[in-house]
Amino acid sequence: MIKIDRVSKRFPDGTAALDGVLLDIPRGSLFGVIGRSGAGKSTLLRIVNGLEQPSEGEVSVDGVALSSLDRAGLTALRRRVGMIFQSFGLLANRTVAGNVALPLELAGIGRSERDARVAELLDRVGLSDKADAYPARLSGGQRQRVGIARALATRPDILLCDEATSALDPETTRSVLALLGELNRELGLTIVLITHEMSVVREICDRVAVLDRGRLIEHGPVEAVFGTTGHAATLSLLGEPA
Ligand SMILES: Nc1ncnc2c1ncn2[C@@H]1O[C@H](COP(=O)(O)OP(=O)(O)OP(=O)(O)O)[C@@H](O)[C@H]1O
Repeated sequence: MIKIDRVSKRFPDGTAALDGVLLDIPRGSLFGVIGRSGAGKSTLLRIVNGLEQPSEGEVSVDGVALSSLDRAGLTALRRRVGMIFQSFGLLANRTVAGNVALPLELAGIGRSERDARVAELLDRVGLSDKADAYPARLSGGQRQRVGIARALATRPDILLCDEATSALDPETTRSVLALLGELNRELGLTIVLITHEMSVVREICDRVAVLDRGRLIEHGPVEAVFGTTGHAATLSLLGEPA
């Protein structure tokens, strides 16, 4: 579904963030990308949603190369690719419902359809009773649920998660991951999750790619990459016992 074809990225200051990354992310997968800080994970996600262009190589979604898209094509792509962040990115002056409604307003959806969709999304993430609350009054886990509801507003089929649970305690992390797993199974959402935490990948991902200094070290089913037969290089890279 998402094909990352020999993608390299060099920034104008000379930093080589990605080097020849070749990866296929199948439809319906819950795909982890793991690596140390600075490995190139965020850069890879930004290239997948068209926020950043590769210096070399190409990303395509369902066979359509992102470089071939015009402005309208990129806007359409961003509607089918939702994104959530470590810092949640909620607007403090909007209620929970107002935050979730924002992408629908930008897409020109009328009031009654918007209200119905927001109610459905808040129900989906278990926050119906917080519709009128402001983000400052929510816990971290609740804020991330709002972020997820907002990301799903335009009915994307891909969800990109940038360290989505890194700011949360272990129990809240588990409940947010459980919600992502549910969305993957029930909506067939393809999820790409970047993290520096092996435990997050073990908990929900079916496949994983390991990045180190911009290079893809290995990828495959989680049990093969992390399992008892897993590669010592990955385990030592991530500093965790086998
Ligand atoms: N706009 C930029 N200009 C120059 N260098 C950049 C830019 N964005 C990222 N980099 C560099 O590219 C490399 C990869 O960064 P990236 O943020 O993709 O890594 P990461 O694996 O997501 O790290 P982290 O887990 O710390 O977010 C780093 O060396 C970073 O300093």
